[in-house]
Amino acid sequence: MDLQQIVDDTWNALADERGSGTPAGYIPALAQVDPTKFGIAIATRDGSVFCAGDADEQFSIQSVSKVFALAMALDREGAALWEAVGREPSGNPFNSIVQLEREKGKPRNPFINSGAIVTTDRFIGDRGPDEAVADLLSRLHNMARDTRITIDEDVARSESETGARNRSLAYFMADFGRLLNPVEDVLSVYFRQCGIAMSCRQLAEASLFLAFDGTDPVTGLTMCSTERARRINALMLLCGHYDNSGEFAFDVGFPGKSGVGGGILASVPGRATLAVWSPGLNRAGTSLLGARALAQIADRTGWSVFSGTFEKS
Ligand SMILES: NC(=O)CC[C@H](N)C(=O)O
Repeated sequence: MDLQQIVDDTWNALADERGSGTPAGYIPALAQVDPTKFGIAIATRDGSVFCAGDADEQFSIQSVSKVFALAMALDREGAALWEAVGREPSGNPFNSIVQLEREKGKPRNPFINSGAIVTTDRFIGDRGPDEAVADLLSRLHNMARDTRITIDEDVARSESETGARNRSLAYFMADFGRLLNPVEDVLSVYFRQCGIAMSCRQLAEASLFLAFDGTDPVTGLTMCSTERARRINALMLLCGHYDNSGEFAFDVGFPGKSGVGGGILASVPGRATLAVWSPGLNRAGTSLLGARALAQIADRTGWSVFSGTFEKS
């Protein structure tokens, strides 16, 4: 299978639709990004990366960071993390507060904002916020073999300055005794993790552990156990796109995680990781063109977690 051809064909098929969807406006720094950007990258077991378009330009990964934070929080806390956060789809928008009151401050899953804030709290553990951020960043550097991955402090500040909704969620959970660290410490890590800037290439490379049983086949670094990698993929499939997760699973057929910066990270277990970026979003905050690109790649490759017959790459 010629993956470079597939990536090029997909990019070309959608190029005229660059700029479709609505970029996130509620984080002012994200509204500055050129909406016509469009990148695709596929990373495979042997270290090859197949790219098209703006695949080497860094963007704000936003909620895609929740996948890395989850893997690292599980590493620190083990299964005890599941006492703090659930594993069910929420069926609600990512920043919804309604379920939280009914469910006594325990978020449905680690990918909605409330769940990610709790997960980040456990990832911080008994360290200071800066130490936790440095740990996350250094893990990404090692997994992607690229120290150019940084935190865009302007985006993090911009989100913090306009972060009333996330503050509400965090203080609400703190009232239920759900956070171990001071709310502002947790949010300072959460906003910085959302402000991590990575390219499609870096994202696909850093997340190979998801597709290869927890261990990056290129660096040999283990992010998590085989069992945990499977479970993170399960959560991505069911909750990775909030109230749009069903549509994504239906159209694409493998686990993914979206971010309001317009990035989507996806994994095809045993095959590859994929990253796409186009800033225009659908109503649920998933990149419109990005999701369409992944659906086309799924079609062209035959990759799906629901197929027993897909061709070996
Ligand atoms: N879906 C997202 O990417 C949301 C992340 C964003 N930083 C927020 O908290 O609102």
